[in-house]
This record gives sequence, C-alpha cells and structure tokens, in this order.
Amino acid sequence: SALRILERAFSLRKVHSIKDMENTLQLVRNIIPPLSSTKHKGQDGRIGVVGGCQEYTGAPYFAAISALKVGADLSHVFCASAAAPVIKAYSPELIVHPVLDSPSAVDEVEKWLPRLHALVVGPGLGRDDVLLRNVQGILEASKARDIPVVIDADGLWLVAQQPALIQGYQKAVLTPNHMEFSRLYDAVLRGPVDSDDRHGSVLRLSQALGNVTVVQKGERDILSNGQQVLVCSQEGSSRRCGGQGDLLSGSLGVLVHWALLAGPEKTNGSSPLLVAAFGACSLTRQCNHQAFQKHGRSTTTSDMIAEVGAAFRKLFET
Ligand SMILES: NC(=O)C1=CN([C@@H]2O[C@H](COP(=O)(O)OP(=O)(O)OC[C@H]3O[C@@H](n4cnc5c(N)ncnc54)[C@H](OP(=O)(O)O)[C@@H]3O)[C@@H](O)[C@H]2O)[C@@H](O)CC1
Ligand SMILES: Nc1ncnc2c1ncn2[C@@H]1O[C@H](COP(=O)(O)OP(=O)(O)OP(=O)(O)O)[C@@H](O)[C@H]1O
Ligand SMILES: [Mg+2]
Repeated sequence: SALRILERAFSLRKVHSIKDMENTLQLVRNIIPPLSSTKHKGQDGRIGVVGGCQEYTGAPYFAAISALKVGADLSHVFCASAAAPVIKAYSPELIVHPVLDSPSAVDEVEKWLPRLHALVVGPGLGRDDVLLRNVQGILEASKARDIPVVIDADGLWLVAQQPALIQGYQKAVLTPNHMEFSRLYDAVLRGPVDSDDRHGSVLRLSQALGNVTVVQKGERDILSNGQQVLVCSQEGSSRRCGGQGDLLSGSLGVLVHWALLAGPEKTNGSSPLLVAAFGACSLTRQCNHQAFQKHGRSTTTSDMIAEVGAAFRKLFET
C-alpha cells in the first residue's frame, strides 16, 4: 500500500542519515589535534569571546568555559566593564577584559587579535548601540587579519542590521536559533522563511551571504556553506534551558580553529568549517542527552558543561 511505501522510504532515509552522521563524525575525529607532550600552552587554541554586558553575564561565561572544556588552552572574554567582575568571579580560568564599552574598545581588542585563533561574537552582548558599534569595529579588524569568527546571539542582531559586515567572509560561521534565523533571512532575502523547506532556506541564506557557513539550531540542526547541506540529529533531550546555544558557539570557536589547521585533506574535501560546526552541534546535543539522564527536568547548562569531557570522549575518541 501507499502507506507501506512511505514507511519504507522514511526508514531508508533514516538509515541513510545515520550513516551520513557517522561519516561526518569521522571527519570531526580527523581534525582533533593529538595531545602531545611537546606542545606548548596556547597551541591547541587561544579563543576570544566578545560579549557580556550589564544584563547578561552567564552567556559569555558559558561560551568561554566551553571552549576550555573542549580543549582550548586559553579563553578570553571581552565584555562591558559592568560584566567583568561578575564573570571573573564565576571562574578563575577565564581571562576577562572590561573593554567593550570603552571609547578605545576596538584598539584594546585589536592588541590581542594577533594572539587569538578564533573569536566568538555575541553571547550576552545585548543590543546597546555603543557596544554594537564597537563590535562592528572588532569584526572589521578580525576580517582584516583573517581571524575566524563564530557569530551568535546579539552578534546576529548586528549582522541582520548590516549583512555587509560578514558578506562573503569565508571564515565566518553563523549559529542562529529559530528567531535569529527568521530575522536574518528576512533581512538578507527580503521575504519570510518557507517553514516547509528548512534545508532550502539555510542553503539560500548561506548563498545570499556569499557562502558564509550557517547553522540553524532546532529539533534537528541544519548546516550549510551554500554548497553542501548537513543535518545533525544527534539525540539530545526535550529540556530547553537557556545557555545551550552558548555552549555550542564556544565549542565551535575551538573546533573552527582545529578544522582550519587540519585543512581540507583531513575533512575529505568537505568544508572544514562545516565539519567543525557539525562537531559542535553533535557535542552540545550529546551533553544535553547525558545531563538529562542524570538530572531530568532540573537540567541546566552548567550540568551540560560538566558533561563536555565524557560527551567528547564518547563521540570523538571512540
Ligand atoms: N544566562 C544568560 O546570561 C543567557 C543569556 N542569553 C543571551 O540573551 C540575549 C538574547 O538572546 P535570546 O536567545 O533570548 O534572543 P531573542 O532574539 O531575544 O529571542 C528570544 C525570544 O525568541 C522567541 N523564540 C525563541 N525560540 C523560539 C522558537 N523556537 N520558536 C518561536 N519563538 C522562539 C521567544 O519569544 P516568546 O516565546 O517570548 O514570544 C524568546 O523569548 C543574548 O545576548 C543571549 O546570548 C542566552 O544566551 C541565554 C542564557
Ligand atoms: N527541539 C530541540 N530538540 C533537540 N535539541 C534542540 C532543540 N532545539 C534546540 N536544540 C539544541 O539545543 C542547542 C541550542 O539551540 P537553541 O535553539 O536552544 O539555541 P539558543 O536559543 O541560541 O540558546 P541560548 O539559550 O544559549 O541562547 C543546539 O545544540 C540545538 O541542537
Ligand atoms: Mg542564543
């Protein structure tokens, strides 16, 4: 019957996608640098998070600590002055610069850029005009130095106002949630998203931005660089506490650096940034799954961060 055929087609697609997922996970494993006694501090990643303001201090903390837990050696936060003491007090592991609301913010961050491998721009940034203008300058300076940038949260708000800021920049990855994707899509393609065609929508947005890598987070994550489309449906949970996106963008900062270092030979011709993004999505969802098994409805993002080590081992060190 027609129903049978449909069922069969669906299960075949499912089998296929599990195989695809496994193949892509293997590419992620290929880009992970081996731990070695001959490396010096900093070699496995110096990451900067640009975000954190009066209202939001958790988001930049989650992103920056996740980068460390995934394997970066040093994690910096460039935030507004009011957020700095708070973020420092959360963690002695982070290097916190209270510069984002200073008139010399761009210069202050630019001093550090030669020593950073990737920037994560937006977690907890807020939408204050002064901060956004400074972040615009930081993005321009990062592009001029060819530094990879992951743009999330309010960084995406800025990009929706000024898509030209990242248009065509091959080292940018955008990580919009549902709302952020609609806003970006509307700003760039001047029309509403076709909710029946998520693949096509992500593909078109990436193409319209000049092949910038786009990760649309959701029940399944859809990733595209304007050429290829990947789907990540790693099992997570139904718990949707705030901050999971910050864990994803912070992890992605490190993975992007590792992927670009490894280069396309290690990713079998696939885009390194797409492979990195797939790794960060899988890892975040696996952390969510493991934390939910222990904590159920009381799961919070801190519980997920406590799972990064075990989740990483399970997915990538098998
Ligand atoms: N601990 C911290 O410091 C944290 C701080 N964070 C920081 O907060 C800042 C703002 O970020 P954001 O994500 O809240 O963005 P924003 O555009 O205001 O959208 C929010 C609204 O969108 C909607 N909505 C969402 N999903 C939807 C869906 N699937 N389908 C439909 N609607 C959906 C929903 O609207 P509602 O249901 O209320 O109508 C929701 O209220 C940013 O800096 C970020 O980093 C966070 O990282 C968390 C941890
Ligand atoms: N319905 C869902 N089922 C399973 N996983 C989901 C679902 N929605 C989102 N996720 C996962 O949660 C993570 C964060 O996505 P989400 O859409 O919550 O980001 P966000 O809104 O930016 O989060 P944040 O609160 O940090 O700002 C991603 O890894 C995504 O895969
Ligand atoms: Mg977010």
